Amino acid sequence: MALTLFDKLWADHEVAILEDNVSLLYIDRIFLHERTGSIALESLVADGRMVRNPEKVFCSMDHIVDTHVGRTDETLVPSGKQFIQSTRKASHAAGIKLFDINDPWQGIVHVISPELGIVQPGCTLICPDSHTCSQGALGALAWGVGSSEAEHAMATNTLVVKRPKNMRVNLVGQLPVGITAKDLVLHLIAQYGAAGGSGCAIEFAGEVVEALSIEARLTLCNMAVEFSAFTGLIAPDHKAFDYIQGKPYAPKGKQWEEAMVYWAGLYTDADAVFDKQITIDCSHLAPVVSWGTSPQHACSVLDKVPNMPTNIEAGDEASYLRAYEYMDLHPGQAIDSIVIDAAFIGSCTNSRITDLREAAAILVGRKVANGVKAICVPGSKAVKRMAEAEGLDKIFIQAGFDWREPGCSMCFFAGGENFGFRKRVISSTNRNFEGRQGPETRTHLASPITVAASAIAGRIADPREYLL
Ligand SMILES: CC(C)[C@H](C(=O)O)[C@@H](O)C(=O)O
Ligand code: SF4
Repeated sequence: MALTLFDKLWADHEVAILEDNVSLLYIDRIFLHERTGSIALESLVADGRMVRNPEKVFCSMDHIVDTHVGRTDETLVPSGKQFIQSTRKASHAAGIKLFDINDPWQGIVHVISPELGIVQPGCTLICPDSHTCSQGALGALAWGVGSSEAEHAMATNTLVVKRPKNMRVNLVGQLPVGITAKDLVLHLIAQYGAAGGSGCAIEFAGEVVEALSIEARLTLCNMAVEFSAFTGLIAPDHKAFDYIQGKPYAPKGKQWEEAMVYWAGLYTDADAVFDKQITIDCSHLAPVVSWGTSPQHACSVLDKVPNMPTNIEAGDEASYLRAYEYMDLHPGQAIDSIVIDAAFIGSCTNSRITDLREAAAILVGRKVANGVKAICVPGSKAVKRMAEAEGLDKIFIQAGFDWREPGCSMCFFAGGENFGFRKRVISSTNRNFEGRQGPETRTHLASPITVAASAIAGRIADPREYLL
C-alpha cells in the first residue's frame, strides 16, 4: 500500500493499536525545558518512578532565563529562579543531559535539538512545548505534549497518541527575492485560517520547500501549530543528511551508514493518498506581516489593514472588532505606515544563523530609527558563536540593536521582560495574541528581514527596499 511519510513514521513506532485511531507509540527522544520540564520530572519522582532511559532525555534552560549579558540564576520574574534551580536539581537527580545557562550548547530547545543532531530523520520526539513541531523539518515525527504525557514517556518510552489525519501543503513556483519561510507560513495561515490544519499532520512539499535551507524549513514547520496542526514535517533529503552529519549526537561510522539506508526510505510514496491537500503558487508573494491578534490576521506589507470579511462566521465579528481596538488600528490604514516602538529578532521561529545573516545584510551601515528599541537574541550559544565569528554582532550593535544571550526572551512574557505598556513591536516570533509579549503589547509578526527593515524605517517596512 502506498504510504505518506507520516504513515511510515507512525507505523515504524507503533507498539500497539489500542482502539480505532489510537495507538501506543515508541518515543525515541524527550526534550524538556525549565518552564514545564521540571514539573514533569518532579512529578515522576513523587510517583516513585524513574526515567527509563536517561540518555534519551534532554533538558534546556531557555524560557525564563535572563538574556542580558552576565546573567545568573536571577530572573526578571520573581518565580523564575525557583524554576531554574528546581530544573537543575531534578535533571541532575534523573541523570539526564541538561543544557544549563553556562553550557556551551545552551539555547532554545527547538534550536539546539537540530543543531546538536538530537532530532534525526525517522525518530519520534516529544517535548512539553507546542513548538516541538518545528523539529519535523528534519523528517522526524515531533510534537508538543502536556507535562503528564512527558512524564509517562519518560517512565515508559511510550505514549498513547490519537492518530491525526494526513494533509499536504504543496508550495510550488519560485520564491521571489526577499520572501522567506516566515512569509510563506503567515500567508498560508492568513489564507486558510488559524484552524486550517486542525487535526492533521502536515507534510510541506513542493519545489519551494526543496529549495529552502534546513533553517528555513524549521521556521516553516515551527508555525504548523499556529495553523492548529498536530505537527509539520518535511521529507529528509540530501540537505537534511548533510546538515546532520558530524553533529555531536548524530550517528557515526557504521551507524551512520545504517541510518542513511533507513532515512533514504523516508518519503511519501507517489500514489499515497492525503485526507486534504492545499497548493500555493509562491511566485508572486510579497512580505507578510500580521496586523491583528491572531496569526491569521496577516496580509502583504503592501496592503492596508483589511475590512472585516463579508463572509465572516457568526460570532467572529466581535473578535475582529476587538483586534482593531487592541492593536489601535483601523481598516484602510496602510500597513507600511504603521509606526513602531520596538523591533525583536529572536525565538524558535527565527533566531538561527541564516536569520541573523539575512537581517544583518539589511542592517549593515544603517541605524535603527530614533526612539525604536531593538533587540536581537540569538537562538543558541552555537548561533551566537557563529554570528560573532562572522562579525554579525558588530553589525547589530552598530545599528543600535541589543545583542543578547540565548533564550526565549521577549517572545513570551513569562521571562518577565517586555517593551512596555501598549508598545508596538515588529517581531520575528510566532504568536501575537493579547498580552503575549507583555501588558497590552501590540505584536506584529514578520520575518527577520522585515523586522530589520522596519527597525531602520521606524515603521513597518518592505525589506526589499533595503536589499539593493
Ligand atoms: C511555556 C510553553 C509551555 C509554551 C508552549 O507550549 O508553547 C511556550 O513555549 C510558548 O511558546 O507559548
Ligand atoms: S521561543 Fe517562544 S515560541 Fe519558542 S519555545 Fe520559546 S516561548 Fe515558545
